[in-house]
Parts: sequence; structure tokens; C-alpha cells
Amino acid sequence: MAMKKMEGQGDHDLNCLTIDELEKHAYNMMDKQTRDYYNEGADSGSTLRENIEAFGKYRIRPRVLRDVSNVDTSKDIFGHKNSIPMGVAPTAMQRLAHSDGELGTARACKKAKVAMGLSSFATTTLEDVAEANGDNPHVLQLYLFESREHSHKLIQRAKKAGYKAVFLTVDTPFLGRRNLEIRNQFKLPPHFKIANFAEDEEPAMGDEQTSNSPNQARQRKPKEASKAGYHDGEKRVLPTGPITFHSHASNPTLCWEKDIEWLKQECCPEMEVWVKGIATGEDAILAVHHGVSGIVVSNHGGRQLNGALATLDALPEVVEAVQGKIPVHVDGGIRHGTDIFKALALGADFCWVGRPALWGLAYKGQAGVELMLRLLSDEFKLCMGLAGVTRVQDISKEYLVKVSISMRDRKV
Ligand SMILES: Cc1cc2nc3c(=O)[nH]c(=O)nc-3n(C[C@H](O)[C@H](O)[C@H](O)COP(=O)(O)O)c2cc1C
Ligand SMILES: CC(C)CC(=O)C(=O)O
Repeated sequence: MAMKKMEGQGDHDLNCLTIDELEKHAYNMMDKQTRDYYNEGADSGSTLRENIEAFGKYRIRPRVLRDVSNVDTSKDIFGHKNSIPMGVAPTAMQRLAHSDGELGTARACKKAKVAMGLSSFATTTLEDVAEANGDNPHVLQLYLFESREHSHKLIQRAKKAGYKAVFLTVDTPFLGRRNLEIRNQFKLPPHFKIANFAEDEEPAMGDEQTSNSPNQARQRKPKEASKAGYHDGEKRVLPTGPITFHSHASNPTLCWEKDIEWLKQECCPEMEVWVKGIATGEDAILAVHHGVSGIVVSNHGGRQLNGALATLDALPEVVEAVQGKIPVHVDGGIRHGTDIFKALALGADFCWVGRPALWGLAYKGQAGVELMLRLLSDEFKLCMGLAGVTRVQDISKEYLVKVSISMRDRKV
């Protein structure tokens, strides 16, 4: 007699059964510039590696002889039932991976009932993404620009388009040092656009004559800008001069007192304000004090401060500091359903995955993102069932044990 399989366990892409295999396929599908931009971490990349390896420090303590015939993996987020406690993190410039780009991600997320984060450096307009994502919850990642007017416009558009929250990225006062990006003189090819900047504020990464890297990019020419697909009928101002990529992504003046208050006034009540990039208990306490609606424990996938703690290692102190007052989410290094289980057992309410979605896009566009979500979802469900847990809210630290260094292996 055949052993019972969990629902969803029959529907395989035999060429791609794990996220690690997806990464390998994607590697061969992307040109070097894109692959290096997506995959690298800052400096030596040790924080990127440690984000992944941190999951290998824990083993699961499975409980048995419980009825696990009905495992419910769902988790509510922004008043919606998400199919699993995981969403797709905001990552910039997804059309570099595949022409489906952010629309492919949005459609895959909608189909899988998985929340989506959109980068403010997307290659698709936030309105088009919202439309493709439908009533599935989507959030807009925000870099708060030094020009408040630019941020104000973006926030108003996001509100109008039905975004549930803004995730203010707070780990980027300066851009981390990404050596491959510098060596490759990374450029956004001219046929792609950073779609969410109005024409007077848009960085034209990849302006052929002028930019050697994103850090030196200039504004787009009006002719190119007009192809960006704006459809809200708003008047756009033509470019007036060069502006840098940095001036948009990073803002070293940001601080709790003036900026969080301003952002809340701009966004609330229609959209919640979250902070993405918290890595310590001290900052988590400040986040609660300043009235944000939630925290994402993140080190930007190891792309900012190399040498920072792996996010799974930072998570417990943040959870302890917050004391359940606001939700705590985490991203970084999630490559298997058991990783989601471990993050939740350490106190996270929800996880986000970054690179795996980019690899899915590179592999097969929207279908590749669907595959990535199916793999993680099936693995997570199986993990819950085999660990003897039927409801997400029951995943707790009782199910984990930290192992000695000699027992650690990422491939568990
Ligand atoms: C290519 C790439 C682009 C990213 N772009 C952004 C971005 O525009 N804004 C942001 O807040 N985070 C950005 N991130 C960070 C992700 O939101 C997320 O924190 C990180 O990817 C999680 O780690 P993981 O890739 O190991 O899952 C980016 C990450 C990558 C890999
Ligand atoms: C446009 C970039 C600043 C996007 C980003 O956050 C990243 O590459 O990590």
C-alpha cells in the first residue's frame, strides 16, 4: 500500500524540485550583470551566507501521534488570508530577470494567495502591479527621498492604488558596497525603466554615455521616459538635469523623530507604516515607541552592512523587545519550507523571500515564481505535518533545539 502523500505533493517539475535547484537553473538563464546584481551580497558576502547558514543551527523537535490529517498553513495579513506565513519581498528591477517582471510576480502571488512587496525601484508602475495583484494584499517598499514632494506623490499614488502598507527601508542611509556591481559597471539596459518615478525625479540608470554604475546614473531622456507606461493622466515634468541613483535609494538624514512622524501623517489611516531593516532590540523598542504598525527584521539580504548579524540570529532579541505589541516579520536566507517553520518557532509572525522570486522569474517568468511559491508552500505544509502541528499559531520554540557547531549543516 502506498504511503499517504500530502495534498499538492504530486505536482512536480522534475527538473526543479528545490529552491537550490531553482537557483542553479536561474544562474544559467541570466546574463552576468543581472546574475551578479541579484545574487551578490556586500563586501565579502559573509552576512549573505550567514543568513542562509543560520537556519542550520536549529533542528526541529517533531511531536507524534497527533491527528495531522488537516494541516492549515494559512496566516492572516492585512485582513487577508494568506495561504502561508510568507510573502515575496520587494526586490528592484525584476524585468532584468524576465520580461514578465513585477507583473509576473504579482500574478503568481495572486494565484498562490501570497502577499507581495513592490520595490520603489520596480520596472513596472505600482498601478499596473496593483491591478495584476487584484485584491491580494500588496505593500509598497519606500525609500524616503530627501525631496518630500517626490515621496508624497508616490505615497498618494500607492494609496489610490490600494496598497495596504508602506515598508520604509531603514537599513540604507548609504548603499552597501557591492563589488561585482562596481566591477561590472552595472547598468539598467536602456529599454527598461524605473517606472515609479515621475519624469522630473527619475534616475536613468544605464544612460549609455554617462553612468558607470547605479551610483552614477543620470536622469532619463524625455523620449525614453514617455514609454514608461504612466496611465493616471497626471502631468509629468520633463527632466531638468542630472540626479544620482544614490539620491533616491539612500538618504543619510533619515531619523525616527522627524521622518516616521511625517510618514505616518502621509500614509495613515489608509496605509500602515512599517519599518524594514531592523536588526536590534533597541531599535525595535524605538519602532514601537514611534508608533509603527510592524517591523521587518532584515539586513537587506546581506547587501548593506556586511558583518551584521544573520537575521535569524537577530530575530529573538527583536521579538523579546517588542513583547507582542506589533507584528515582527523577518527576511533573509529562507530557501526551504523548514526555514519558515524555524523562523516562526523563533517568534516571527511572517517571513518574506527575496532572491528565490528573482530566480523563479529568471527560470520561467510568472510560472517560475508560481513554482517557487509551490515548492516553499509544499515543504512548509509537509514540515508542519511531520512536526505534529496543524495550525500556524501553534508553531513555537518548543519545536526547536539549537545544535552544537559540529552538527551544523545548511543542507538539513
Ligand atoms: C536584487 C535585489 C534587489 C533588492 N531591492 C530591494 C529594494 O529595492 N528595496 C528593499 O527594501 N529591499 C531590496 N532588497 C532586499 C529584499 O527586500 C530582502 O530584504 C532580501 O532579498 C531578503 O533576503 P533573501 O534574498 O535572502 O531572501 C533587494 C534584494 C535583492 C537580492
Ligand atoms: C535600487 C537599489 C538600491 C535596490 C536595492 O535595494 C538593492 O539593490 O539592494
